[in-house]
Amino acid sequence: MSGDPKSKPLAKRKAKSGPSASRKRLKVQYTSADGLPWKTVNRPSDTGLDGDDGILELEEVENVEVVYEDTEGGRVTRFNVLEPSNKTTKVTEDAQQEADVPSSAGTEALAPSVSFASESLLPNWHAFGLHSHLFQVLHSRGFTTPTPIQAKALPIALEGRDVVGVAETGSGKTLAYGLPILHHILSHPRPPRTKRKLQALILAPTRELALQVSDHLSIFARIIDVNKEAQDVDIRTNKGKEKQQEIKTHNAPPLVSIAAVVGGMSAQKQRRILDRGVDVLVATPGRLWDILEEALLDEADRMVEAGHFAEMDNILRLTIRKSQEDEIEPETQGNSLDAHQDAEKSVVASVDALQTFVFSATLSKDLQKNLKRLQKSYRKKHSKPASTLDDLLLRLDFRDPDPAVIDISPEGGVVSTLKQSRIECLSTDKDVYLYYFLLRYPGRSLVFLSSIDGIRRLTPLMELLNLKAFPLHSQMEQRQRLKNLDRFKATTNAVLLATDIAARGLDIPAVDHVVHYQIPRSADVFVHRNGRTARAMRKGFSLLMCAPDERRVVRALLASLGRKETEIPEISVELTLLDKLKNRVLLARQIDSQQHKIRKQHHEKNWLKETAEAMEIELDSDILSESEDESHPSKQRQKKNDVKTAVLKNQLKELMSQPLLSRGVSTRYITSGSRPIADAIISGEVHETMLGLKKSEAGDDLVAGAKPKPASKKVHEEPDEWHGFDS
Ligand SMILES: Nc1ncnc2c1ncn2[C@@H]1O[C@H](COP(=O)(O)OP(=O)(O)OP(=O)(O)O)[C@@H](O)[C@H]1O
Repeated sequence: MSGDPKSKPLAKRKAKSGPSASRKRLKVQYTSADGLPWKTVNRPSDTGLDGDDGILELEEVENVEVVYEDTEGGRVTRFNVLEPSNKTTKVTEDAQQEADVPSSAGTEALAPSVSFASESLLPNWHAFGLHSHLFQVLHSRGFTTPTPIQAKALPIALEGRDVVGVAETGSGKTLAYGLPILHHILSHPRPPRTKRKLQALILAPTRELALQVSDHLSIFARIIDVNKEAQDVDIRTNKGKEKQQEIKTHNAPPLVSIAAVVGGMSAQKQRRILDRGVDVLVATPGRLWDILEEALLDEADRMVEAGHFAEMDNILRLTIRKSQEDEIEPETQGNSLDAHQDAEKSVVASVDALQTFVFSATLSKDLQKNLKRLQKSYRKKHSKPASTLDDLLLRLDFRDPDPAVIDISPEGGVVSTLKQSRIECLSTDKDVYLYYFLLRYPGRSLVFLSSIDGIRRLTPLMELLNLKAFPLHSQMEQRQRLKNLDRFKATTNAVLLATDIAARGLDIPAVDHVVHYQIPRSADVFVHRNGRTARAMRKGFSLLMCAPDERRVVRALLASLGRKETEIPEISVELTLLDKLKNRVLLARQIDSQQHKIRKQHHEKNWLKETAEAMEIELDSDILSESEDESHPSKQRQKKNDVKTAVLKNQLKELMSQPLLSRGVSTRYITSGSRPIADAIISGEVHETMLGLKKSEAGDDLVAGAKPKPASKKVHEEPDEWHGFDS
């Protein structure tokens, strides 16, 4: 049973039956090869089969006997799965990894047999009574103490109750719901030799977040190599991150199989993984829906046959959609239902019991107080799909008569380690202010724009100004999106120009600054955008750029968070330097529009040729010669353009090579008698680009804002005092 290599099969299958097969005991009989317990095999790199050369999976199956039976309807093929002769036969690691048929003891057989001394090694976690494997991973990652939301949510979730958790950005919400899910699965080993059944569905609003959650939980799903583990990892630093990656996971199959189903990646491959059986599925609603819909239409029989019906029913009930709900990517959505947008929601499901978790950094207080009552009145009144997290909560069918609501979010959504600031400027000056900010405060800056066009315009501009800028928006290919995110993570001094697809949940190590180049469209988005910095009690900074026509919206937005615009201090700007930067930006803009013109001309010419070819039309010789004849004016025009661009580029180069001197500093002053500045340069106290200015952090240059009113007595639980991880 092997595929024909010439036809580039999607999967190659190889049955290992052999002469001894018939001596073994019959276990199950299948009528179709598709139902067999196929196992994925690693493609050996030395054969050149490890690329995506048309073969997506290589699979094999063992202990199968193929028998042919003559029936009234003709000859039929049956596949007998036989009991292996030696029950202790070691199943290969890779085969087991994706295996539908596990070793006889199910999940538990693969778990570390030794119990973990959590009382002495993880005293702060011990009382939660998590599965020993989870303790082991927490220890190996250096997660010595649960975060406040974890400490509050875990005991309730582990009791089997539904939890709605609200806590600040970057405070470890993923594990607050992830650990109970993993604990549940690890503690309920599936019966021997059964396929993994979907036990939890986690919905995330964007592809990047779904992949991040799946990666994060996968670390906890794999056996770790205790001998190679790196101890006491400090997750607050990049160094710690590197160390984390050093922690070796064992090559053994995962104890819990976690798969991500997101748009922009091979749907076929994702479907196959699902068919093979996973324990936890992390999905964006759009792709999940596509797969479900297709499964329902095309493979209804198979889904029922495979025993998926109950899960399907559960999923469908959870992903109720009236019309086409695509993946929630803020800049592309219309008024369609976006109820999942704010939440990471996970569900541990069995046929009768369904546990629901909803976690977010933002959730309306009204709802938290009166969830059940509001749900009732909502059901009576509403029939239309709703569009916020609040609506999602109202529509969810919590099985728990009294879901626990834990709110330890800070007042007004402001994380205590976040310094906020604003700049008031004309829309047309935003580029210059942004450039100033990025030069003045080097670091990792995430710049949010509301429009894709804005990103397309700014990216080349930033590049011309020698800044490392990476775009991220929903009209980019998924591969490129992930690549740019990785590049941004890997570069200490870089800019990510993103739409709100990067606003929620992304856990990028050490983002120094968040810049709202265009104002967010809601208070929630403002809180989530800010939450990409100042995570886990690290320092962070955010800058809101506000044009005169945006002020009204900003005021309303802040008012809904119980804050005033004037409470957010302005950042001081060296105006002399700003002027100098203006010239650079103007030149860069001219170059860009020049290049744009050339690109447009090329594009038009190519389009004409290609269209003519496709339509088998002979182009007029005049038109053809226009593009090919050296002496023709259009060629000359192009040459002229090229020259103009080159001149402008030279001018910009020249301008950029001149030092940026702040007021009162002259070149002579630096090079000749100026002891203090020369000393300061050597000692690194002076800003390396903007001479005459002291090196400072953005948070040091704030002009005092109005004092906020003393916070009113909080209606929700006060957070425990938290000083970040490992403090
Ligand atoms: N108990 C812990 N000790 C140390 N680090 C932890 C702990 N729990 C989580 N972390 C780490 O903290 C970081 C932030 O966690 P996570 O992404 O879950 O935050 P979040 O609350 O979901 O944020 P957001 O609201 O932005 O989605 C992650 O890098 C995670 O690995």
